[in-house]
Amino acid sequence: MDGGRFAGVREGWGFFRRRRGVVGRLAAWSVLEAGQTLLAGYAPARALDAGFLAHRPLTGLGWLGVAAVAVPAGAYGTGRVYRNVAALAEPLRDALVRRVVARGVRRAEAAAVSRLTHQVEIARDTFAGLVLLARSFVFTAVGALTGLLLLDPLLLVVVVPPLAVGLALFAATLRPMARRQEAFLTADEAIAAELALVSGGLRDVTAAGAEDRVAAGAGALIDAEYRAARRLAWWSVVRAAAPVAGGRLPVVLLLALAPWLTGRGVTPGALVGALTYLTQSLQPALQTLTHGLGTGGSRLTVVLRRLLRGADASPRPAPVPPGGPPPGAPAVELRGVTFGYGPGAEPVVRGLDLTVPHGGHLAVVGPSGVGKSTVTALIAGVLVADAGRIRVCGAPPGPPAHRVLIPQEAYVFTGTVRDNLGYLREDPVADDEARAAAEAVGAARLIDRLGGLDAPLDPAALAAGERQLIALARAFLSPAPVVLLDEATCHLDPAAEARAERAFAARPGGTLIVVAHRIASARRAGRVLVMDGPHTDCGTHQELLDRSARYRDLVGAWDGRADAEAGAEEEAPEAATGTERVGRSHPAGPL
Ligand SMILES: Nc1ncnc2c1ncn2[C@@H]1O[C@H](COP(=O)(O)OP(=O)(O)OP(=O)(O)O)[C@@H](O)[C@H]1O
Repeated sequence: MDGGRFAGVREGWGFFRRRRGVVGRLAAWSVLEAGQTLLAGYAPARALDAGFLAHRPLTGLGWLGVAAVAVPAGAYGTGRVYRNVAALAEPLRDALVRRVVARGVRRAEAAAVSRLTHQVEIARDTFAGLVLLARSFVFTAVGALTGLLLLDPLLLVVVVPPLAVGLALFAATLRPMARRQEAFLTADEAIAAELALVSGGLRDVTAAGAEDRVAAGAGALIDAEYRAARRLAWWSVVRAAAPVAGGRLPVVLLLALAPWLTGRGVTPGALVGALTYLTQSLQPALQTLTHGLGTGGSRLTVVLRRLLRGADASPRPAPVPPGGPPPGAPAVELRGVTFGYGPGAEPVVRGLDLTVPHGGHLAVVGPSGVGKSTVTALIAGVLVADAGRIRVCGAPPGPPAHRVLIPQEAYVFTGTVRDNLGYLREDPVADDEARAAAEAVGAARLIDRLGGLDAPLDPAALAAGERQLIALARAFLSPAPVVLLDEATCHLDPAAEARAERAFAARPGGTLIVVAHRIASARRAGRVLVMDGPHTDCGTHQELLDRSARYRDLVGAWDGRADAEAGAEEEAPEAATGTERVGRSHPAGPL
């Protein structure tokens, strides 16, 4: 069993543990059903032995009446059971929706969200069905076995061994069948994807004379699905043996061993009662369990694995080579990029060329509204360029594995501090890693004050600067090599901002692009991109001071503020966890 599966089992166990109350109520109402099952065999047995065979018909009728009264009582219990199943299934759906929507939003894929939320509905319905089935089997079995025990313990000796064999057989098929089912679905999806591709390009296939090659490719996929279907069918046969062994074999044994049983004091009524338990309760319950839990269990396993591990049909982001972009490819590259907010609108970015090397640190500066955020959104793949070419880590922008964009208004959600920090990670964040990241960006003291990594985090109770610190620590922990800070430190004081920016600049294999709103921020960067309407210039701080009038203007406007702030940067290494800066970052100057 791999770590992921362990985590899944732990998570599933935790889900039920946190809802002990609902599970307890579910069990309590199920007891009514179990009582009905118990009486379904016990009452006819007593009616026969103590009533009709003993020439006491009224007693016999009385016992049958008891069995009849148990039916509405059991039905009432079943009704209450449904309510409690809903109380289990709905939170599961909510939890799954939160995860898949977050991932879809992270990938900026509306289609993925819609597809995943549909899968969540399937998971919720299947889960509710499985809870009902499994619970019904357990309580029916408990009722029937208790009844057999009360009638005569010898009956258990005949019934229990084949029943146990049937259940063991069923349990043994669960995991292999889930795997085969997933393999079959994957093969089926591969054929669907191939056919969609081929049917859209039939004309090209014919024009290029590639019919044989395309047919061979599709044929290989069909063969793969055929093989997957055969393996699945083989396991279905093994599974079909489970209800035969567990449900039908005990009936045969009971009939065959009837003389032996009656010779040891088992009454005719007890035999009839035992047969009733087997044919009316255990056999149908086992049949439903193997069929329902088999099919539903495999489906739920497959859907959950896809939902929780992100293996949905949408294309996975290209993996990022550890340590950043492939050798030779810059971290970020823009060639002739033009973008406007609408077909008739004046472009905000026009013919922009920009190269940020692996490990580089770039500050983007310019007057308010000139297009700084637009450039970061284009690099992040949140906006799509009208013309030109953008590459992040050598690939088209978009995959969150390549970049993380932190905007001015930091997004923090209700959950634990750890949930918030690990939000951009597929794998769990270790304590020391989280602490190191928090320490690096200056969020450690805040996290201590909140009560540590597992403390609950209430977004409304945090100041804007505190939310930014959490978002910064989260970005620091993300595996993305390119970090885009779009005024992501604007609510921090200069010292806290400097600390965070230095931490990102020093992040191993990391590339940093900062929309700067302070002179110090631009000075810290190796290179500065000055945006001035359609004109841009890129160089070092000193080069731009020498050749860019716009940059000199900006620096002039910043200078007064910078002088006042410079002292603070030296004095307060982690000063500003709660500091609020007012509104947009550059209210007075041209920035
Ligand atoms: N969603 C949008 N739809 C239409 N126009 C937009 C949109 N977002 C931004 N703009 C416009 O595009 C221009 C560039 O905006 P952008 O936010 O990129 O500038 P900025 O340099 O980051 O500004 P600031 O420093 O104030 O954040 C502005 O004129 C802005 O009004």
